[in-house]
Amino acid sequence: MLGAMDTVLIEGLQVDAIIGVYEFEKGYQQRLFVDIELGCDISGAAREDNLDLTLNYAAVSERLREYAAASRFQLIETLAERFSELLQKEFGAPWLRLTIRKPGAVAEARSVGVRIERGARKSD
Ligand SMILES: Nc1nc2c(c(=O)[nH]1)N=C([C@H](O)[C@@H](O)CO)CN2
Repeated sequence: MLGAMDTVLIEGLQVDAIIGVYEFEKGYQQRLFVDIELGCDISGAAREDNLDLTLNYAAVSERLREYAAASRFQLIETLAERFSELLQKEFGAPWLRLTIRKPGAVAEARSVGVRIERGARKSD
């Protein structure tokens, strides 16, 4: 099969960041949960059984946690967009869907968040 678009997944990744609109949110880190789907043709990696030929979800997770820990934004929209740019530039993801949840932000909701989709999913 040529140009398949498979998905590498990360679900419920915990990242800590200073994030929020209100003054009281600017003095401490809050925990966010991130789900990511990364478009990737995994067939070469599977054929060769070689991690270098796919997206390394451990490396992606570590990089996003590191980026979030050093960040300081008001909106989770901004963090989502920055994550997306990082994933495209540093990991070459041609397509991604990313969800950030901020549990506890609305007491009456289990969690609130944003979801973005960027890039193009190749059709085979
Ligand atoms: N769409 C958004 N709405 C809100 C955000 C946000 O980042 N995106 N942030 C806040 C506050 O920081 C809130 O989380 C504090 O409880 C409110 N609405």
